[in-house]
Amino acid sequence: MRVTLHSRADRHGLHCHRAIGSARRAPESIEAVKRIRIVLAAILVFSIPVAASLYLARHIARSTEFERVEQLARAVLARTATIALQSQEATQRLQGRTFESPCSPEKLALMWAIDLGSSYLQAVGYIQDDRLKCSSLGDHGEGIPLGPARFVSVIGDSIRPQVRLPMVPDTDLLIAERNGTATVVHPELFTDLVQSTDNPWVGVVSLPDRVPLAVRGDFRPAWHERLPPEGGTARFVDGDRIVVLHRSADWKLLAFAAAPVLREEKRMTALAWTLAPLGAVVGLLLWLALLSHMRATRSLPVVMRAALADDEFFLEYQPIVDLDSGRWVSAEALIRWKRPDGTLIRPDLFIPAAEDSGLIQRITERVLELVCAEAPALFARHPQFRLSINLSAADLATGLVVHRLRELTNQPGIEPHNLAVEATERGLLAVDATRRVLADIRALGIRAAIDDFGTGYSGLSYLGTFEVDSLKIDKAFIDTVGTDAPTSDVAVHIIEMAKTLRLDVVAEGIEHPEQAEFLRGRGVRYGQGWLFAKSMPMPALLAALDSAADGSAGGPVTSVE
Ligand SMILES: Nc1nc2c(ncn2[C@@H]2O[C@@H]3COP(=O)(O)O[C@H]4[C@@H](O)[C@H](n5cnc6c(=O)[nH]c(N)nc65)O[C@@H]4COP(=O)(O)O[C@H]3[C@H]2O)c(=O)[nH]1
Repeated sequence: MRVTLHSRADRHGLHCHRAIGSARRAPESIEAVKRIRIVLAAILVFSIPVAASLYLARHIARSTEFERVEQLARAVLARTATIALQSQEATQRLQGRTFESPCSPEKLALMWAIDLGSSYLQAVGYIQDDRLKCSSLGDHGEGIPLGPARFVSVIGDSIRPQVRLPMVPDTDLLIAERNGTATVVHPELFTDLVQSTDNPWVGVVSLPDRVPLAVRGDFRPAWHERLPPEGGTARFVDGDRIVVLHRSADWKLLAFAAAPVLREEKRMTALAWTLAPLGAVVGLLLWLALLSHMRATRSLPVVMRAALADDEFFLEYQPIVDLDSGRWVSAEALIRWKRPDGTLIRPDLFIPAAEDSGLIQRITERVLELVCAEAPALFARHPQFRLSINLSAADLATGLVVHRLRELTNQPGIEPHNLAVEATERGLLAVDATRRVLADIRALGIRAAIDDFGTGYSGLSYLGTFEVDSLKIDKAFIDTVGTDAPTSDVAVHIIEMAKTLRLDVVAEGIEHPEQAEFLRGRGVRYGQGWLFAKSMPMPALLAALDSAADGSAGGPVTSVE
C-alpha cells in the first residue's frame, strides 16, 4: 500500500506502509526521474532567455520599422501641407488685386511671377466654365477643357485630381480651383520625398470624402476603418504591409505609408543573430546559477522531504533483554535512511534536522506506517512481544500521534500491550501538553518510557508529574558504571530514583558483560546494547525470536546470569 502524505493521513487515518522492499521505487527509476527533471529545468532555463531575445528582436524590429514608416507618412503630410499653403497663398495673391480682365497681360505677369516663386506649384491660372482660359504658361484662347471638378474640399477648393494638359500630355496633374483661380500641382510632388529601396506605398487622401489626392502604390479601402483621430496616428500590420496612417490636425487630410513586412523580417533576422547568442549566454549563466542554487537548497530537510516521497526510510529493531532470564522481551524500532546510491544516513544526523525543520512528525508517521505493516506477523508468532517507538518533542506537543497510535492499535494483529513509546527527556519540555499526550497514550493501554534519562533536566519531582512506566538510562552513564569516572554513580542514582517512583529501568548501550552483571546486581530488570544484539531488520528479529522459542536465542545473556 502506498505511503500517504501527512495531509491525506489526517483525513483518512493511518495507512499501513507496505513491507520493506516490496514495492519501493527502484533507485534507478528515481534517478531517471531526477535526471528528467534536471533536463527539463535546463531546457526551460536555457530556452526562456533565447525565446525572450527572439521576442525582443521581433519587438525591436517591428517598432523600428513602425517608426520609419510613420516618418514617411509624416513627411508626406508635411509636404502636402506645404503644397496646400503655397496654393492658398497663390490664390490670395491673385484674388487680392483687381485686373482689367481675368487674363489681362498684367495678371498673366503676376501668374508667371507666382509660378516662378513657388517650389511646388506647376502653374497658376484662371478657370471659367470648366476651361483653363489662361495660366502662367500663357493665354489659352478658347481655353483648355478640364471637365467638372470631382469634389469640393472642406476648405472650399474644387478639386480635379487627374487632369491632362496639352503642354504635358503624359502627366496627370491635380488642379485646385477657388473662385476661378487655379493652382496646378504634379501629384508626385506629394510623394517624391520617399527614398527607399523597398518601394513603400505612400499617399494622401482627402477627408471626409476619402478621395485619394496622390497615391504611390495603393491605399486599401479597409484602412479607412482604422482612421485615427485628428492629429493622431494609427499603426497596424495588414497582411504583407506595415501600415501607418497619420491624420492632419489642421487640414482635412490623411497621409499614409505602407511598407512591406519583408524589410521588418530582414531587420528581425539580423537582430536575432545578435540577440539570440546573447540570450544563450544569459541562459547559460541562469542555468549555472540555478544549479548552484539547487545544490545549496538540497540541504538535509529538502532531501529528506524528497526521500519521504521516494520511500527511502525503513526500520530496524534492537532487542531489549530481560537481564534475569536473557529473553528478548521487546525491541526498539529505529529508523534507517538509505539513499538511492546505497549510502546510509545516520539517524543522529537526520533526526535533529527533521526536528528543526518540522519534518519529524512525518518521520514518526512513517515509522508508525512501517510498524503497522511489519509488526502483525511478529505479534502473530510472539503475542507478548512489544515494540517501542521513539517520539520527539513535536509529537508530544501536538498530540496528533495519539490518534495515529489509536489507529495502529485498531489494526488487526496489533494490541495496545504490544506497543510502547519512548519520549526523550529533551522532548518533555512543553510540560502540560506532554503530560496530557503521555496520559492519553497510556490510556490507550500503550506503555511509555523516558529515553536517554540523565541527559536532560528531569529531577525527581519533575519526573513525578509525568505518567510513565519506565526509564531508559542513557548509554553515557552505562559506559562509566563500575569505573572511577566522575559520572560512575549517576546510573546508580537513577536506578534508586526509579525504584522510588516504581518505574521499570532499561539500561541502554550495554557492551560488556561486566556492565550487565553490575546493573542486574543493582536490580535493573532490562538491558539493551550490542552485548546482546545490534539493530536488525524484521526478518532477522523474527528468526532470532523463533529460534529462542526453540531454546537457542538470547545466548550472550547467559554470561551474566
Ligand atoms: N555504541 C553503541 N550504540 C548502541 C548500543 N546499543 C544501542 N545503540 C544505539 O543507540 C541508539 C539508541 O537509540 P536512542 O537512544 O533512542 O537514540 C536514537 C534516537 O534518539 C534517534 N532515533 C532513531 N530512530 C528514531 C525514530 O524512529 N524516531 C525518532 N524520533 N528518533 C529516532 O536516533 C538516535 C540514534 O539512533 P541509532 O543510530 O539507531 O542508535 C541507537 C542504537 O543503535 C551499544 O551497545 N553501543
